[in-house]
Amino acid sequence: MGDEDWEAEITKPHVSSYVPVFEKDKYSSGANGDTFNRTSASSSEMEDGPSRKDHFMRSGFASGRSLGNRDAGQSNKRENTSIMGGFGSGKSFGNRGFSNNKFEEGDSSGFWKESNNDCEDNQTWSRGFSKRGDNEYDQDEGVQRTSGLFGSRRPAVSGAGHGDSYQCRSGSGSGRGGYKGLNEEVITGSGKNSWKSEAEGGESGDIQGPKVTYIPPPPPEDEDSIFAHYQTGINFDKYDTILVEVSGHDAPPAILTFEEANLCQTLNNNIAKAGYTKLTPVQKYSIPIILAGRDLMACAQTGSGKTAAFLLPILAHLMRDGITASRFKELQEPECIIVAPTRELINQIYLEARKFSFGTCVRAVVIYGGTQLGHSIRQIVQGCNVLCATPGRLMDIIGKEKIGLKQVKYLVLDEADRMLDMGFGPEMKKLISCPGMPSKEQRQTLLFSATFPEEIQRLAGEFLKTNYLFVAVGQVGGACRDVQQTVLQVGQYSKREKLVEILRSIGDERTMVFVETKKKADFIATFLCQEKISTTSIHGDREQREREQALGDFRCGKCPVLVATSVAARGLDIENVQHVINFDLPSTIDEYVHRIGRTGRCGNTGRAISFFDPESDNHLAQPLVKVLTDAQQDVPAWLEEIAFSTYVPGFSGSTRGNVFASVDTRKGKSTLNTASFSSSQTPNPVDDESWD
Ligand SMILES: Nc1ncnc2c1ncn2[C@@H]1O[C@H](COP(=O)(O)OP(=O)(O)OP(=O)(O)O)[C@@H](O)[C@H]1O
Repeated sequence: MGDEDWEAEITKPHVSSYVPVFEKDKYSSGANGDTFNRTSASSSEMEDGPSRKDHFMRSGFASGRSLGNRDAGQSNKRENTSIMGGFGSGKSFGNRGFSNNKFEEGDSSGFWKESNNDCEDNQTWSRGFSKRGDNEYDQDEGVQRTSGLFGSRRPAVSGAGHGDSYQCRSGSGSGRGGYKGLNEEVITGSGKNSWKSEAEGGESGDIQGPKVTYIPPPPPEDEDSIFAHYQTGINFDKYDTILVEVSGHDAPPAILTFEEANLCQTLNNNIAKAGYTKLTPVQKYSIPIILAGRDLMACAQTGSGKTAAFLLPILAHLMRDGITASRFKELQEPECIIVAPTRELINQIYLEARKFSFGTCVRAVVIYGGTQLGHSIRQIVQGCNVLCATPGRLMDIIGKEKIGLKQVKYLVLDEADRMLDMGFGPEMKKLISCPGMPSKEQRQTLLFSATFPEEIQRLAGEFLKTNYLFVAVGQVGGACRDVQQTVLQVGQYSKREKLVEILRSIGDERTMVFVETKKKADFIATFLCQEKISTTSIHGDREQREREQALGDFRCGKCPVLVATSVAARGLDIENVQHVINFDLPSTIDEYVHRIGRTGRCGNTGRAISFFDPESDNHLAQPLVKVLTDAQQDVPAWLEEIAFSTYVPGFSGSTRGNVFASVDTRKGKSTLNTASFSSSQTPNPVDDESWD
């Protein structure tokens, strides 16, 4: 098929899209014996010859209708998917095509503008988002997005009038645009409560998608699997030299060992079985603060053990207070709620909670979007002390009155800057004002992230008691120094060639390739499969089952390359990820820091390679130079030049605020120590330089 045909087809309005399934074993990739077949009948389109790429482009990205051989149910599902917010807008695909392995001229308004198209889509769903990559989170949950609550940097865009009426979710009549994420089950509640009906207006007032039936397989129950872990790396001990700053009044002293935390025996046993022998800095400082009942905002580099830093003291308190999860209680009232921005991350946090609470009376439960709501409810009614949830599903469950909030003593926001920004901030505000939710004076609120822009720190005040403590491990918003960062100048037309070159030289080492949009993730994964590089992909337009399968295949090494959007940028802790490649740089520097933090975790080393396209990435030059310099990485001369030429006076390090808030924005420093407890009240420059 010629490109003309492809373009003609894709520009048809309301053409359904098919998201290709990339898993190995499903595509035939030829010589090396890998068999990659597309799902069922469409595989024949894929197999060989020059037409293969065309087929991928045509049926893979454009039209469910061209999937004549697919079974009807699947085809239907895809159509629905696209209607529900998949990427099926013919408009979005206009002018896209390839020739001679390069984006065609038109591609600059295709792939390159793809993010803009996504933003357009996004604007209809999520008012006031300023970041390209935010789509991913936005897509992740079936929550209403609103503008203005935290102040939009961009004018809110009405969904109406875009011509994509099926994408508009402004059904509440309030001028707000809620939406249901892909394949979310639409929840219709009683509408008794004002906060609830507001959400419902957006969610139920419009198009309803197919009912979500996916029930995730239960995680393995055997002890070996529960406590499976990877080894800390050669740089684990170097964590001790990282500067730690604690701000706020009357901070309890840090602890040096797990024993000093005085946790109960079962918890100590579980910590030992998890392979933890030594505390990381964020744990040394956060555990005593949480045990002392203080609110906390903690910022520590990626992969440095923030999850255990909040889980262990919470579990210790729950056990001390004699909590018993009971399946016989009519209404489950969790004592702890943990929220995180993505499904995979919250699932990972749940597995950590399950590990540390193993053999105790505390029961952790996870609920997240893209899975059957009934399944979530069944998990909860069996007893729930620690509820790990994504925001949309949490609000659904609360709206359905399946949990009571009166007993909440701990509220944890992981990736807190993300949870409080314009995407999820409104949901979090709703959460804390839900009927029954104890006020901030009555509960302990804990915020954790590797990045904390100043503006978000200020917003966090609403969630925290005024005397909260702020722990900063190393440079706030800084990159992990165990990641060797390389920035290459690569124009968009050369990126694929460069990617293949790098992946071939890497061999089978586990690599995450980040791209900026869901469509591009599909495209690049497809392209790599064609190049016989075993690849899978994860992004917000894939069904939850596919996302979990992709992650599973990547984790076990079946597919050593995972092409991902920002949905996988934060929190994911996958063993042996040796490389992160930013095929596209993200729009903000904090997103960059999170992405490259998927490697170099827990004292292990890793490598990050970023393609810098001067056509589109110049705004990142300045913050990038700062991140590289702070992490003692080589800064290419050309990048310095671009940074210099695009110099912004009063540069704050981020396209959306000061990522490099070196201190607590309250500026009320009370202690300043290194993790090794130097008693100095001022930073020791030697320590600072030697912490890597
Ligand atoms: N004290 C410890 N000893 C050994 N391993 C640890 C310790 N603390 C955490 N880990 C392990 O380190 C890895 C990274 O931890 P975790 O995922 O909590 O990092 P994080 O700081 O939350 O990272 P991110 O910012 O990317 O979310 C996990 O595999 C965890 O089990």
